[in-house]
Amino acid sequence: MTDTTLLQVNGLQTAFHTEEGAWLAVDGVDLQVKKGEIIGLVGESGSGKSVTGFSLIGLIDPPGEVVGGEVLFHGQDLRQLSEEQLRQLRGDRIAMIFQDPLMTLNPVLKVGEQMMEAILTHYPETPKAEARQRCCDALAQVGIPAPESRLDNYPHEFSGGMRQRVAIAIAMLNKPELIIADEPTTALDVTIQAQILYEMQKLCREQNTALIWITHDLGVVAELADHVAVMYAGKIVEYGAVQAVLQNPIHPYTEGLLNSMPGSAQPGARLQQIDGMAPTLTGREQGCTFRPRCPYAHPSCAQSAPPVEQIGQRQYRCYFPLLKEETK
Ligand SMILES: Nc1ncnc2c1ncn2[C@@H]1O[C@H](COP(=O)(O)OP(=O)(O)OP(=O)(O)O)[C@@H](O)[C@H]1O
Repeated sequence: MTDTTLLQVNGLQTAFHTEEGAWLAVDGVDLQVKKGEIIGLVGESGSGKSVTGFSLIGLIDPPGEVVGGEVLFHGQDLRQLSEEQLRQLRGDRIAMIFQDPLMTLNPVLKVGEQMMEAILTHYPETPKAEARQRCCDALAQVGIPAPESRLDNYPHEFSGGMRQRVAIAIAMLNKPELIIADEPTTALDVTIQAQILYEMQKLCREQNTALIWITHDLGVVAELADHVAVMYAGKIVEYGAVQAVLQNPIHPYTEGLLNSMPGSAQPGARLQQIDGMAPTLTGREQGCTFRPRCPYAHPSCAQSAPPVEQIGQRQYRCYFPLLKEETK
């Protein structure tokens, strides 16, 4: 861990308990986030992205449970903190933005009241006028017109895109060091999505806030992130700088995701899909879990799960990586 490391995740495991036993939705995730860094966590539905994000800040409820690993924030293991200590951290030094802004916003309170509460819960000595001004500035920062009067509106008086901006403004209020954002723009139309991505990136850069952006969309990652972690069946199967990974994927799964991106095919050509379905929690293969869908699979891939390999800054889990001259 270096002095620029904000978050260091080692071997994180999160299980869901069922009558048939415990199944690992997150299966040994390692991740390092530096101060101010933007990381895209990408993968198909069910790969374990959200469960990873929620596990980092102690938001996993039964039947789920974090069963292994460390989540070191400034070197302190968040898994060792009490619920009260975690609550102190959340909404202050670490913030979460959810896909549905109504998970953040209380429908029966005016937006201004909720924003004031977000400040005063953590900093009760803040003078009211100063807190209100900060709320106003935060709304203006995320592009909400006439912020002063909007503080007196209820969440239902905002459009979906504006509501998500309010949720982002609340997340940014106390200038967190880390934001975990779980697909916050997925439900929005592409123009609004692009604006919000641009604003988030700008705010994070200005405030040196690190961001883990969970998404199923590599296009979003390309726009926003410095590094990308590609997740499949509970594991990070490839990690590296965005440009490098998108231009020269090493893992066949990353290559498949890239080939299935709209715009990756020639005009008139059919989009390539990754064959087969992502495995369910209870239906994972032995050995490499991507093997049944992998065009390069070899019988030996069934023997054991590929360990993490490293070339330069790139990490991957594959016995037959797609190593071109540029990546060697
Ligand atoms: N409360 C729960 N009970 C049982 N299994 C769960 C629960 N929540 C998540 N899972 C399982 O954990 C696995 C990972 O889910 P997760 O929501 O993290 O995926 P994801 O990659 O974020 O997908 P999506 O993009 O659809 O949100 C899935 O197989 C899911 O069915």
